[in-house]
Amino acid sequence: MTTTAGPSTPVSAVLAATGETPGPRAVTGGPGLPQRRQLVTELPGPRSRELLARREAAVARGVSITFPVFVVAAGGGILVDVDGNALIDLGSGIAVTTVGNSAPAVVDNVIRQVQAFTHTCFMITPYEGYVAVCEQLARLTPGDHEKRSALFNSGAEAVENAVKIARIHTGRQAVVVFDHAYHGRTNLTMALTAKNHPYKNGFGPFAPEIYRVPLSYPYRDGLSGAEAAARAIRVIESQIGAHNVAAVLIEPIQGEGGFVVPAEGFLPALAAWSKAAGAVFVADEVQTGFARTGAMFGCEHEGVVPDLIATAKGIAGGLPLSAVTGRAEIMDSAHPGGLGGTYGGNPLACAAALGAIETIERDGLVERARAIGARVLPRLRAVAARVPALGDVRGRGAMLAVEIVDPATGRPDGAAAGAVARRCHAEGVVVLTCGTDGNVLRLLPPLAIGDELLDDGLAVLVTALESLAG
Ligand SMILES: Cc1ncc(COP(=O)(O)O)c(CNCCCC(=O)O)c1O
Repeated sequence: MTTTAGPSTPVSAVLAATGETPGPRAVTGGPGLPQRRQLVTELPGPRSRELLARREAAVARGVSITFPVFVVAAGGGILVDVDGNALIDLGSGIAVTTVGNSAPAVVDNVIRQVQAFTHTCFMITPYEGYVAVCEQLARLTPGDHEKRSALFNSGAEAVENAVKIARIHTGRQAVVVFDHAYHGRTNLTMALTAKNHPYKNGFGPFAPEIYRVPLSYPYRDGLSGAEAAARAIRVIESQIGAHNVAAVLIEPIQGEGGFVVPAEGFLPALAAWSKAAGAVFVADEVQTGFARTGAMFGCEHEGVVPDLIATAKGIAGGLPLSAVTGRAEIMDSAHPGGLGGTYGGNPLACAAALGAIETIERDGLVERARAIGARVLPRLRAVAARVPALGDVRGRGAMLAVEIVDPATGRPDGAAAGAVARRCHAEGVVVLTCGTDGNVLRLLPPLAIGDELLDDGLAVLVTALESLAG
């Protein structure tokens, strides 16, 4: 039976039609999935194309798609689509499934929790899982000071609340952010985010008292960390006034802005300046957190202890969870009832997070991220040595990037980066781009990926990069 789904089609008929449409039976995800890239149809295949047509008729076009295949199962480093294609995942759903899709400890915890209860709202009748996650965050985040956490749902929500807490703690309003920053898609986080299109264009007016200063971008500015920090601090002190700054908000490695690793010394200098100025130093570790960079948190690479840290993505193995964790005296500046939200720290997401944290530590995924970096970076640098369009290779751990430029001018070449990504997609390898100019290819493999599959995906990427050699 086939059903042309439409607005009036009952969900049961749609589900029945989907189940009966010829195609792979539902397969179980997780690490038991065969870890082998295998294409059995063109991409997208027939069932994905059917679903794309339904998407056109039901989903707002503002929600875009990067790789138009519909997934039915995932695990390790593999995504399986509705047509039976097995793809290599070098994106982890944008740095989320760090422990691997459907990681066993995550699945087991969520099954137990969902069978017990799905939601009570922690602000109404609390539950242990929320407290347990906050205890883990206190243990795992940088610094041995007394900490408190508050849990939310998305990275943007965590960043929004970090700003709220910094403002009420300091009694100040100004928030300092950086060139190329990305912090979310809500009104305040759009104001904090640098890139106009597609994130901000036409969605204003934006929240006030947000000030942008230059970032350390070694490939483009050639400055030392100290020089770049001095430049940023000059702008803060001359254009904002130190005494007006509530928070300095920065990603330890910029994510959507281009996987920019600041020059050594930049972050520590800004943290020291914030302390001296009485401003709250906020690390947005939504993309760098939870083992991604080869440390549990990105700040650790330079020994920076943030006053507040925003986390999300890798925290819960794919379930929506975010957090603000920080110095108790700062976090408790917010009055009772000042923080919260209906779903913040949902019990399923908390159960998932405890499973993800258990997996990270049990499986040594911090070391695995370092090993992935050590395996991939030399190969990317070797390609860059022979392909002039590869302007820069950078990253830490399993957060790696290649910046693509026009060899003749050195200018960012977003079109070339997009072409490389599409060549990888056509071969069944999920590779993402980023950067203010869209010219940065980024690698975010699940840390559960095996070396053989990683090497296969890397070989496809290298071939695509070499196509830029002309
Ligand atoms: C550092 C940093 N802070 C905050 C956020 C926002 O996290 P949310 O969970 O997407 O709200 C991100 C989310 N990055 C991926 C955005 C994808 C997209 O929307 O196109 C981030 O990387």
